[in-house]
Amino acid sequence: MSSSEAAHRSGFACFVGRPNAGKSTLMNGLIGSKVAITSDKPQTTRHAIRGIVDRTDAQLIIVDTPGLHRPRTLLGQRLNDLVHETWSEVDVIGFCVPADQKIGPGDRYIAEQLAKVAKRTPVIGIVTKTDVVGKQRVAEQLLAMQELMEFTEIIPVSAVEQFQVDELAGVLSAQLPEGPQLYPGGELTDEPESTLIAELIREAALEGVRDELPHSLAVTIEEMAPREGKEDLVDIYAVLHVERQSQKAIVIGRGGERLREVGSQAREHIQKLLGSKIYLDLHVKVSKDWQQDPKQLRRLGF
Ligand SMILES: Nc1nc2c(ncn2[C@@H]2O[C@H](COP(=O)(O)OP(=O)(O)OP(=O)(O)O)[C@@H](O)[C@H]2O)c(=O)[nH]1
Repeated sequence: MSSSEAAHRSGFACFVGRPNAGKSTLMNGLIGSKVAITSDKPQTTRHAIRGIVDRTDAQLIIVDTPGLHRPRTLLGQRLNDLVHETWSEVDVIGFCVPADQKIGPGDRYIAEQLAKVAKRTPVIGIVTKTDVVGKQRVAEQLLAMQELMEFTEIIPVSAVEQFQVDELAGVLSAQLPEGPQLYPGGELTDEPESTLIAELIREAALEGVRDELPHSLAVTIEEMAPREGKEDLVDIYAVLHVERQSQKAIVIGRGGERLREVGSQAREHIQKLLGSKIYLDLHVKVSKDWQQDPKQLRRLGF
């Protein structure tokens, strides 16, 4: 086969890395549309939201996995199982390490897990956030990465400045098997809209809340339908589940002020996603110890 007739490739990729490594931001940069959730707080990404990168030479389907943590609760265990399952199913894994932080136990834990679970999957080492450090530091981090584990390739990127993001798409694509487009062009995500909407509400509800809420907050969409006689307006009824009464008070805020803010911020994002006006009804409910209860976990989609 001549090199000018390189075959089309298609397949799956996912990103790993310690909390805050920049995975979600990088995925958004690759896909060019906001489908995963970014937050200053660790471990906000829960669902396997997929985005698709269509190139002339390849279709790269990105699976977003939750953060890997040392499991302490049943939810933590489920999340880790989900991560391991994803790793064994994808064609290539991108391992993100931020340029501005030393490689530490968190990174080594992931490297160990990868060696155990994903022995045959190629892993690309990605030094993220190169815009926040100097060239010298990037070079040091690239060298340190070589000690961490055996990577198929190592590449520095900045999602914020779109530095080498296209190159990364090429490097990942090169690891995919030959094959046609798996999803018809133009389709950015195959995640149901309700999951995306629940994530947008969750993201808004976590904004500015510092304590342990990230692990204690889940969102379900109870009902979503165009209003009768007013087809350009969509009614959405969502429930925010917390574990304790005290957390309910935090989410609602004094006089309901915080919840109103959460509602208006989420509404703005959802309207963008759906391209139509929405009415958003938010209800906060105490679902006791949902992280420990298998029945509740299933109901909340874990
Ligand atoms: N300056 C800079 N900041 C970045 C870049 N990429 C991500 N960030 C910031 O780093 C923080 C974490 O980014 P995320 O994309 O949420 O990280 P993550 O790895 O998905 O985090 P978890 O969901 O907690 O696992 C956010 O505040 C981002 O804005 C980058 O290329 N440059």
